[in-house]
Amino acid sequence: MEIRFEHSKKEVSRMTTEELREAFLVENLMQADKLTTVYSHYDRTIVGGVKPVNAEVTLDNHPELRAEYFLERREIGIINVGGSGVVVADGVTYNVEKMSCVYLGKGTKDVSFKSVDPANSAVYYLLSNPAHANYPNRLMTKEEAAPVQLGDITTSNKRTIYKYIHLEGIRSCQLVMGLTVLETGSVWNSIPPHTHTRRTEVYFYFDLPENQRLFHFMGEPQATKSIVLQNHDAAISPPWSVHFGCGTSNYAFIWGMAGENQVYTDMDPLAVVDIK
Ligand SMILES: O=C[C@H](O)[C@@H](O)CC(=O)C(=O)O
Ligand SMILES: [Zn+2]
Repeated sequence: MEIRFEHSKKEVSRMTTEELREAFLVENLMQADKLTTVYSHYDRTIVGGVKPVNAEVTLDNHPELRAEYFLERREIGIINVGGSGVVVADGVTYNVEKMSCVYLGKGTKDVSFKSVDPANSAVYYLLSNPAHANYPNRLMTKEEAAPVQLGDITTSNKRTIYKYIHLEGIRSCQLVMGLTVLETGSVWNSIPPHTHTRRTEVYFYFDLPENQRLFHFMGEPQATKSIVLQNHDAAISPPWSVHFGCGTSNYAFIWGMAGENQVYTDMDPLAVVDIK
């Protein structure tokens, strides 16, 4: 597990492209038959990836957690962005199709991930935060995730938002998680942008063609910086940072948050014309 400490606004304002990428970009998350994790000290968020091809992969504990097992004091959200998969949690089997979500609460001991077909492997994105209580383990399909249409083709941001883990969906201690799919011809996400100093957010991009790129914007609203990402990369957004992006084609992304509250609408909106 890679450990990343926080960076101040002032530090970030002076970062080179390389420093910015080292601090906030998460690459190579999806490696065959292996659990990959990054522990960010922004709200103690663990970002992870599992791509089981020929083997079953388990959610192994890490010494840095000083816990008996990974979810002893944590909860986790899992979304599959690949082929059909199977997640087993303490003996309960969840069939996880593309864009289905599994929530596992504090106290879940044994977790494993596999693919149904090695030729079309599952690709699991994971987000985990500290939890103080147990909420029931639960699977949710994208059809159950209350899709909401947002944006417009005239501003190139027509998209559908699916919410899985939130106050009116799967209940959790602090995780809020869902995904957004942009329509063909729409490339701008999260426009108009916002900040929410109450919560850290992580964006994980998927279904972006290999030869295309995503320009993810971050930083203070009047001093934005950009990171160029490829498919299956993630960007960590500190609580004070904007988070929006533009692709060279359409794409989808998983958003996930944790912090002071779980109110999805608790955002401080920014006018596009005020961004610098
Ligand atoms: O705080 C919420 C998040 O930034 C995202 O849910 C925004 C998003 O998916 C979108 O507008 O497309
Ligand atoms: Zn946000």
